[in-house]
Amino acid sequence: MNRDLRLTGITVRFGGLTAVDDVSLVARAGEVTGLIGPNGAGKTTTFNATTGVVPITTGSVELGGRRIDGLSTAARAELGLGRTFQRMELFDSMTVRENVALGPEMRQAGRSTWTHLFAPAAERREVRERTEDALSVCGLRPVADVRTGELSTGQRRLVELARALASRFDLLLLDEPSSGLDPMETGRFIEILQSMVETYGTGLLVVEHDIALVRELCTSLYVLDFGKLIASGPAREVLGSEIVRAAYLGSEAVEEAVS
Ligand SMILES: Nc1ncnc2c1ncn2[C@@H]1O[C@H](COP(=O)(O)OP(=O)(O)OP(=O)(O)O)[C@@H](O)[C@H]1O
Repeated sequence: MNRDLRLTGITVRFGGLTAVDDVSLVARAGEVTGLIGPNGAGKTTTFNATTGVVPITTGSVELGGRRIDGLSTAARAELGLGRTFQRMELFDSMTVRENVALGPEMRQAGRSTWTHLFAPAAERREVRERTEDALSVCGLRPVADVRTGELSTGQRRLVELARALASRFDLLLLDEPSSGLDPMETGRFIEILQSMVETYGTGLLVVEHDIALVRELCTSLYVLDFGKLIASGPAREVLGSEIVRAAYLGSEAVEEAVS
């Protein structure tokens, strides 16, 4: 079954500024795809356009072969498109378990209100099971009953990831997932992301500045600069390409990552 995300020729304008300019990309289920580029290149706007937070001027967004660019953000989530944020969207006064459970609950809320209000016991049980499973996979059981506001940045990132994991999205957009993590936490993060892909066949589209992480995780890579795609292809090839070295990354960071 096709569960890929496909953007075709999408353009996003803010007044006179073209933030995303005729961008096409495919993020395949069961693979990690990277989206990189300098500050202001249009990465977050591409995510916003994909999830329906900002409208596209031209182009199309498809998930599993179905056109979704006319749908609300909630409807896209219900169809299996998830997202995490550069600035985490967690509720500090809620416990870790409650924050994680919100993921599958919100996916159900994307259905009609009636369906959600009268969710059968089996669905509620499924939320509980997925929540406990995600807490275990992310090593959060010991802090499951702690208020999320009391956690470190690294732990909070794990809570956000656990929430996404519990939601069982087909395709998950991750906006700078390693930001604020130390090297050990980053290692653990990579393992969890890889197990999401391997165990559940989730497709990941990742915006990330940490090139070593991009190299380790991503199968294919797209590079944006001033809203336009300047390179795409297998991650190693793209990271080694002259256009990427010259236009964006600076040879040192890339050489270290690809060597
Ligand atoms: N809501 C908005 N209204 C007007 N301009 C915007 C809006 N959102 C983004 N922009 C502009 O669009 C361009 C692309 O921004 P975007 O945040 O998508 O880049 P980015 O690649 O995600 O950058 P960063 O790596 O810094 O997060 C920038 O020039 C930005 O100022």
